[in-house]
Amino acid sequence: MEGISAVLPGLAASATGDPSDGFPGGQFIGNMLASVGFDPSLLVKISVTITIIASMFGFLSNAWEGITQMSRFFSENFISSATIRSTDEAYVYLMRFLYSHNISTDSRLFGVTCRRNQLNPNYREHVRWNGQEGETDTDGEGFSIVEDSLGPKLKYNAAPGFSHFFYKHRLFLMQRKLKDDYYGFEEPDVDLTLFTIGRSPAALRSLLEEARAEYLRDRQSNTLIHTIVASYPPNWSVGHPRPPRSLDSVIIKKHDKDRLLKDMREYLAPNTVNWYHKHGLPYRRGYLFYGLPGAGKTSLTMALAYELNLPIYCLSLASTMMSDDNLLGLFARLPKRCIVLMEDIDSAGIDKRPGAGTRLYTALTSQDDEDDDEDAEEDIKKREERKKLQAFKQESTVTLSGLLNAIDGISSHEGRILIMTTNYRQLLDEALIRPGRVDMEIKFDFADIEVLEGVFKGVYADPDDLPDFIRGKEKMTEEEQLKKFHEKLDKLAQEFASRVPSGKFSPAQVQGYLLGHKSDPEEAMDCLDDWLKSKLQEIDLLEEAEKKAKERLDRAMERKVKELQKKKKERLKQERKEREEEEEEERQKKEEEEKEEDLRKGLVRRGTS
Ligand SMILES: Nc1ncnc2c1ncn2[C@@H]1O[C@H](COP(=O)(O)OP(=O)(O)OP(=O)(O)O)[C@@H](O)[C@H]1O
Repeated sequence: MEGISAVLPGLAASATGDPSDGFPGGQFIGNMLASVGFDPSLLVKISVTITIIASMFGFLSNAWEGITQMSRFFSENFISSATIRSTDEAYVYLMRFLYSHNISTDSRLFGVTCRRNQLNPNYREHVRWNGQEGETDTDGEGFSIVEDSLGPKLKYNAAPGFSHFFYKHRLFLMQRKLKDDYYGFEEPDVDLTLFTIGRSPAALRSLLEEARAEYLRDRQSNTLIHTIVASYPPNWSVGHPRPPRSLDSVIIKKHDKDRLLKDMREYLAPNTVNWYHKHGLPYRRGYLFYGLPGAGKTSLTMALAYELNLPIYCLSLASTMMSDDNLLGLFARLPKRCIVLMEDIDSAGIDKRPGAGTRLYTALTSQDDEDDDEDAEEDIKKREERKKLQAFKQESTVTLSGLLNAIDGISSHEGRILIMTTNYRQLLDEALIRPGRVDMEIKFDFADIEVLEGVFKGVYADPDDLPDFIRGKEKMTEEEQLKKFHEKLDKLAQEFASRVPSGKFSPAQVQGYLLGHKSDPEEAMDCLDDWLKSKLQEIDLLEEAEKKAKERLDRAMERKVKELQKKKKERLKQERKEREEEEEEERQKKEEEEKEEDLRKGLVRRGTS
């Protein structure tokens, strides 16, 4: 009780029943607590415990503070670190490097997914790096196929948190932190920090430099394709490597290929930029590839990119992500030397009215019906063709002025090569393809004899694919075998080109047929007549249907033209009538004025006489 008195005299006195001791009211409170069966001494024990815990906490927090300060001192003086954001290309350098050097992590924190993320090369690098051992098959892009016979495989990637690895006998720690905005987008947006022991950042730098050099060297043997990432605002992805396509494998007229390549080489030559600037010209070059679908427009772009060692930046104006501002931003973020590929440029159906936004084709199909009677025929034709296409198009909000501004406005990017492709050149606005915006046009057409021969040779170019193509080769040297192979292939190719009618098939159609017999060119020749027969029948039917459709269109056009001409006639008649009425009114008015004048003069004369 002594202890209690010392701590809480009022309560203690109350508890002992001595009213002279304690604080006023203490006895009352003591009685109250006693009446509910609560031992007041318990309060004292609780107070003592709290005091002890508080002092321990104070001690620990001081100790923690000390540890934090020590660790800060340690990390500031003995640890170097580098931070990379996953949207940066340097992140891919590093991931690729770790993967290709089999630098493994024993991280027990990992994320799992069975989704194949096409959009996301960074993520894919993680999957590769984090040990999908045994996946020797590739998907044509050099990356492992993510499916087996059961379905999509599980993929393990480094989860946010710490992991470690050794490189050149040195310990590196890697921390990955998810950014807050990750969940909104496709990309796993993380901050990656690499740590290593040592005051000097040299070890980190050398690791990153090595990773960069290796990546860029590697890249030269591939073509990098950048697409648009669904972020806000849209940005370029870090680039998907695609296997190279050689220029020889794209068969177009030799003359076209030569002049195109010459023009591009000249443009990219080191001194050309100075020449442009000296002449006050913006350093830009644009090309239009137009014509038949499946005739090699995309393939040629890929081959040129590989030949000239340039990355490709693909833009689709039909994307719903696209607006004038976004387009401008994307152009501004292009690297110095690259190819910008705008495929199917006609699909943008650009609205010419400034500020209208693009309601694809709707504006073009509905507007100005009556005013354009000067070029009525031309306009109707265009409108009808657009209407036919309308069903297949999406909406974008790019306007023509926005597009022109991005391509060659004041603030527009310099140094790029712009390649626009379209299957419908006739639908493009003249402003878009005027010289200066499009400096060279290449037409892609049905396969002629040169293309047919080239496509045939292209499909069967590799002797290793055709071990039984030449007979009796055992007795020949390797050189002789190769010579014989090419002689036989050339002969077959010529025969093939002479049997397939020129100007009837697209190169893609021909290639499609040959791929059905890819391991036996002779079989392809044997089956050729049957294929031609069925295809030519199809073509005849199609041509017949097209002819009918064209006749219908012509008739509709004729009707429309007549209607417009009738309207114009009526309008002219109306105008003439109005003019005549006005003239009549004018004449009457003048007559009345003259009469009045005569009358006035008569009165004046009479007055004076
Ligand atoms: N001229 C050609 N030379 C070699 N291969 C060709 C040629 N044209 C088409 N091909 C083959 O046909 C396929 C389709 O070609 P590609 O995508 O380049 O055509 P495209 O003109 O871009 O078609 P689209 O206008 O429909 O986009 C590819 O596999 C390509 O290899």
